[in-house]
Amino acid sequence: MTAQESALTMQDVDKRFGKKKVLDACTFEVATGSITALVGVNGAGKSTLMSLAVGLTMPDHGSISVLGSTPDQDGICPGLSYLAQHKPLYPKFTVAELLRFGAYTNDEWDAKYALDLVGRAGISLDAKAKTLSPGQRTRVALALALGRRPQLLLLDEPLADLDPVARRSVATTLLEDVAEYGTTVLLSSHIVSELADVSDRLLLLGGGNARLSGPLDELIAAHYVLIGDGDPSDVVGAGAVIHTDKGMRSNSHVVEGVRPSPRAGWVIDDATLDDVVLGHLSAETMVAA
Ligand SMILES: Nc1ncnc2c1ncn2[C@@H]1O[C@H](COP(=O)(O)OP(=O)(O)OP(=O)(O)O)[C@@H](O)[C@H]1O
Repeated sequence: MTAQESALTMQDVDKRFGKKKVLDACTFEVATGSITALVGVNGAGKSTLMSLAVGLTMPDHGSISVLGSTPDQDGICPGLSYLAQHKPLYPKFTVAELLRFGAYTNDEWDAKYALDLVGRAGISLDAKAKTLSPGQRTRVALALALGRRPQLLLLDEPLADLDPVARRSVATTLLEDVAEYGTTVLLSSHIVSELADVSDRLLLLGGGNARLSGPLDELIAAHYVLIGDGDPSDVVGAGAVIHTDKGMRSNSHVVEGVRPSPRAGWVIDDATLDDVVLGHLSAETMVAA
């Protein structure tokens, strides 16, 4: 990808906290105009990766480019919005005051859009931040993040506190924003079943690096499911068994590789996004255990 094609690039990034190496020569690109889902097991380094992109923490080694600039600790890069996992909001401010604060502190601010996003969530402008439910906090924080009209939006677990209807509504907002303004979105999530509704690309972190990165359809097509009770290595050829679910009569293997021709005693099925993500995450958990 060229610099224009990638809104966020990390190259050989190492990040260590004490003895723990969280990112290890981590290299990936986030395609401009994409909604990229960032997934990984607990502690994989998703929040760390976002903190590095924002400049809240510095890499030990390697390079990071955000919208063509290198993040530093002098303030958030212009064009970037970041919604942290705990959705910080001044507790004593009303929603109206938070929106005014957004207008006051940002050179670029779309007041009508931010107000509309809060209205769509059915949240009163008079409500104090401390009285909002976690889901409502997310909706207000998202309105503040999008009101900046960012080119790149980093969302750390935006779906976690939302009910299914609110999740759908947030997904629609993000899709509309990307379609209308070309915003690039990187969002971390543990809600694997809904990733396909929200995103078009996947970045799966494992072992401190990008284990999988690319368009969802290409990643799914690069995997298949093999069901049978024999030894899968007889069938997979150069492919790799990522994960095996043991059943009573047969085992189900998620395989990364070229789908083989039909074999007696085996069922060969298309993989789903759930198979791919859960297969890789399960493999990761087993390595960590
Ligand atoms: N400031 C810090 N000081 C020490 N260790 C840290 C710090 N920030 C993160 N870590 C450690 O780095 C590892 C990765 O943490 P991080 O929060 O990035 O993971 P995550 O993938 O976002 O996890 P989760 O899905 O649970 O939110 C964890 O082991 C965490 O304890």
